[in-house]
Amino acid sequence: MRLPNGDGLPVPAYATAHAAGMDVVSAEEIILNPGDRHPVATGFALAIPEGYEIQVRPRSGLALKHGITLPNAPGTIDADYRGELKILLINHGADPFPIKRGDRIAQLVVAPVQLASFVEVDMLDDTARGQGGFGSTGV
Ligand SMILES: O=c1ccn([C@H]2C[C@H](O)[C@@H](COP(=O)(O)OP(=O)(O)OP(=O)(O)O)O2)c(=O)[nH]1
Ligand SMILES: [Mg+2]
Repeated sequence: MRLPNGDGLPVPAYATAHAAGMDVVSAEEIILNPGDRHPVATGFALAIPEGYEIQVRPRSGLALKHGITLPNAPGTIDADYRGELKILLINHGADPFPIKRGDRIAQLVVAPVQLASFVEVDMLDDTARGQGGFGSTGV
């Protein structure tokens, strides 16, 4: 659903035929100073079908050239969220980064969600890995 601040903005869309992510644009004009975080408005709210989520991912060009990324990457958009889609950006670069209304700031990947529930038990089965982790198999 287009919100009043989304007037005139493009609906998120794939840039190429087999792109995984739909580019989403900013609905606001801001300058993100080095180290700053900001939930950037997109001007859209959505209802994702049950059984799916949207992952918000950084654009690699912005990350490489300007250090602009998402502190919560990948952001999680729940199927039952009805508020405005916001893109949480952070500037890890050395320079202030101006964002204009309509600039592509992130990409949205729709993904299936497998719901599960935990069952409490007293013992776990043995595996070759056991409790090894965090580099236990070597570098
Ligand atoms: O990058 C993001 C991340 C989240 N959201 C919205 C949609 C999502 O469904 C909701 C909650 O996100 P999340 O579960 O990541 O945040 P939380 O800190 O756990 O908040 P809550 O207690 O509301 O779930 O906020 C966004 O618009 N953009
Ligand atoms: Mg949550």
